[in-house]
Amino acid sequence: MSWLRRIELVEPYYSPPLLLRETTSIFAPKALPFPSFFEDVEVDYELGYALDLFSPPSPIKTPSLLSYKLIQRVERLGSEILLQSLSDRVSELESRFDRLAKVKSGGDRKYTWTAEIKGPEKHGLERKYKWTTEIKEGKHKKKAETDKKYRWTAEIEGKGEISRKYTFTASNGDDASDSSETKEKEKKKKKDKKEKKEGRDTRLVEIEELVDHGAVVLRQAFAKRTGASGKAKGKRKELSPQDAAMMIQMTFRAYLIRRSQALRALRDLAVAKSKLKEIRALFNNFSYRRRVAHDAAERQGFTERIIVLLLTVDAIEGADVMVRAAKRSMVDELEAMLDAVDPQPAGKSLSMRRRTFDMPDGVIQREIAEGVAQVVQMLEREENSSNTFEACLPVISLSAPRETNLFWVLLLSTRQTDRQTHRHRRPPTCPLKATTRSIHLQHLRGGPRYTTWPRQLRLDHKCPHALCHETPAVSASARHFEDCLAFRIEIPQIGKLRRELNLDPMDLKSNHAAPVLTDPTPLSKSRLGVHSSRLPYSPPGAAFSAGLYLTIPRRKAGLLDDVRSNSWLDAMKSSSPPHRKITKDVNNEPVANEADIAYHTWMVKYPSALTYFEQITNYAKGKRIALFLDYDGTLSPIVDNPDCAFMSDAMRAAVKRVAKHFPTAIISGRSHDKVYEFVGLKELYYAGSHGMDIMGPVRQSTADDHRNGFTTTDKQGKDVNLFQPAAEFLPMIGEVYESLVDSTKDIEGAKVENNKFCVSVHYRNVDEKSWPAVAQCVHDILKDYPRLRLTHGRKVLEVRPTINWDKGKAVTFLLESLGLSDCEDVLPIYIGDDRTDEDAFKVLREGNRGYGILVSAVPKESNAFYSLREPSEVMEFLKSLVMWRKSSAL
Ligand SMILES: O=P(O)(O)OC[C@H]1O[C@H](O[C@H]2O[C@H](CO)[C@@H](O)[C@H](O)[C@H]2O)[C@H](O)[C@@H](O)[C@@H]1O
Repeated sequence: MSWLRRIELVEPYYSPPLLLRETTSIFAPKALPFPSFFEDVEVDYELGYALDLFSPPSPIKTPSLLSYKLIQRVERLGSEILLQSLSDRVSELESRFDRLAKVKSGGDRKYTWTAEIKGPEKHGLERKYKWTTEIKEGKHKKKAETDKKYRWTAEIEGKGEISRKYTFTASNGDDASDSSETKEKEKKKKKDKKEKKEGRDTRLVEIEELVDHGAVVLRQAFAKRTGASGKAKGKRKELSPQDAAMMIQMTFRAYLIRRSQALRALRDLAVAKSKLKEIRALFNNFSYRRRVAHDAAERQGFTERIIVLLLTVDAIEGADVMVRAAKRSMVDELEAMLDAVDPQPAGKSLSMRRRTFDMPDGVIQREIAEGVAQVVQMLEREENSSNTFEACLPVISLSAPRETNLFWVLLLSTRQTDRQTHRHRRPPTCPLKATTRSIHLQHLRGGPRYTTWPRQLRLDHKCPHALCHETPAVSASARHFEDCLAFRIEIPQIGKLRRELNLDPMDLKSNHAAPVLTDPTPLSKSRLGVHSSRLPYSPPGAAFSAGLYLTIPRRKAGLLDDVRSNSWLDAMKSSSPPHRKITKDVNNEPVANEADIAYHTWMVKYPSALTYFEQITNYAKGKRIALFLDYDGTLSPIVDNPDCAFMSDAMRAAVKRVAKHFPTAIISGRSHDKVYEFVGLKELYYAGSHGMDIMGPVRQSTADDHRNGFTTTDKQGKDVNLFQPAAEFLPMIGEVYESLVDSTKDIEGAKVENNKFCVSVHYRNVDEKSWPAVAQCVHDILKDYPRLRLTHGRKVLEVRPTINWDKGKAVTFLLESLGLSDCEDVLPIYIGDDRTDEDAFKVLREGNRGYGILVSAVPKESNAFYSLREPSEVMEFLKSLVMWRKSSAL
């Protein structure tokens, strides 16, 4: 129940003075559906007139509503007012009747309001309004005695002249009118049907309330609120104690389940975390990383451990934010580790979907064994034959790496000859197309990627595009990378085979050995009349661009066969990648893509130091970085004229900045003075002549330890420690330089450079036909100087003393001089592009000390850990180091 104050402003139609009538009544709150009635039913004067009939007697003379223009201002919904008014009046009638009939009020009440409006107007006006109240007193009393029914009706109809009929009946119990009413209803239904057929439109509005009005209103209000908004505002529906208990139990159980799921996930995460910790410890252990890099089985095992943990973490279920965050961070870390241990081709994002797993070992082993048998057979046959030969290798497509340090044959290249030879031999069912490139494409297009292919592919010694590197092992296998198929052929370590294959790369039979594979140069066995001393060379611009061919070298008498020059000349040819871009191969087919694939494949082993910068700096955290830089090809691009190998200002600035943060030294094959002239930065330490001319910081112990070290003053008047371990060779080197200048003076393009403790003989600008002549000159002079030896650089032959000193030793020396040797917290990084830099890479790798970064745009075997493509990337790397240092200092 609520109080409603209603104010009606009544303006008499015929008499202007305004009357204000105010009534206050107590009544049940309105049911919310009531207002909707007025949306459908026109509130017209007829209804107003009808209501007026039952207006309560008023002390003030109330004019008929017909005569008034009614303006209502109420505090509640305006459209409710009429119904409320009606309700008031009917209630009053009821009570008057009750008083007359002496009936007690109370019991269940049913209110029905019906408005029946027939249209359209042209058929005449026909409206019926009916209000019924039924009161039931309950079962325990006699129905007839207690039940009451009040009915008020208003019928308005007519065309032109309007007739109105109003009735009010009040009855007790089983009113006979009920049955007549039912009959009337049926009659009316029939009539309505008929009228509908005739096209007359009848609107019937019926509102019914069954029980206690207030309770109903409240219930409906709640139902409406919860249903409409779902925001669960307002009071909840009251539950019985049993229901409430049930609900509490259910909610608690759901909570327990949720909590146990989260707990389980957290427990699983904790287990996974402890495993991750173990893996992380191994991963961060430098010696273990080295072991992993060298030991295929170890790497395989480690990779599998990471993958298993990745899968385990991935399988942990839990919608909890904390669980999800922990999972994500673990997966990220594991994927980063996996990528470092088993890098995928560049440009591909890491994802578990790309990672696949080995086939059962038995299958692989069998195929490998067959492959090996075939290779061995092939090689034996070849031994007795002077012709070309073909051999078969089963192609095994492995998805996961099974690397051993064996040599690789990469299936990348397409050559006319391949097509011809493959065409008639290809088994009809072979999924491989005519070219090796097709194989690659087939894989790319989602061919049978992870299945064994017992297909036969020929090895043809005529093809010069295979690349091999010596390895001691006994099987053959293949590796399937994401976008290329690489064959690794493992040849038994049978001396004869190895000799025949001449698998020792870079074997110049001299006392130096930087284990760098030759730079790519097209192989032509006969071109120089000497046998290829290593296998194989790659075509220009595509070092690993190879068909599935092993080149079987054959010894042939050559121009320089009596001397060591055979290998020299091969090395000469392969010593430097061309610096122009090769875009077409012999068949006018673009090969850049192949070269790219080859490069990316190679980068699996030597990942980009830029891509892996974070990994490098992660390892460098808490350590002092010492930086060693080669000059030519690292800080300056390779150019034809060695005197014009200037470094850019941007590079100079980058080196200067990096030297502010890290001790930095340049170690070059050039003379100390020359390299200083090029670089011109006082902040650095310089080592010329491949480390045989070092000007470093003064450190008493270092100078004392080394016989050839002494303290002097540099050009800026600064005290420096000068270390020249080949000082005694100075006169000899001078002599040799003079002789070489003289002997090569007639070879066009040849240039001899005096690098103080070594001599460089450049043949970059010499016609290839004259390369043997260059080699011969050097060879002839070296004959007379047994204390000198020959090394190879990029299109340069270098004569140097046979002392046990190289760039690697120079790094060690400088670290000592800088007080950075034997320090656990020092991370030396060496960046270089040439074979002579391999000595430094090796020192860092073997001493488990730091990282070598090879600068190369073509694949090369190296002791470096990482790679950078060209000097511009070196600059990026240096800048990144500075940024990292600055940000980590914050
Ligand atoms: O140790 P480095 O600093 O890399 O020096 C090695 C040799 O570099 C120079 O030669 C090389 O660069 C020249 C200029 O780009 C290029 O013309 C030549 O073909 C490359 O071999 C330098 O001239 C040599 O003396 C160094 O031994």
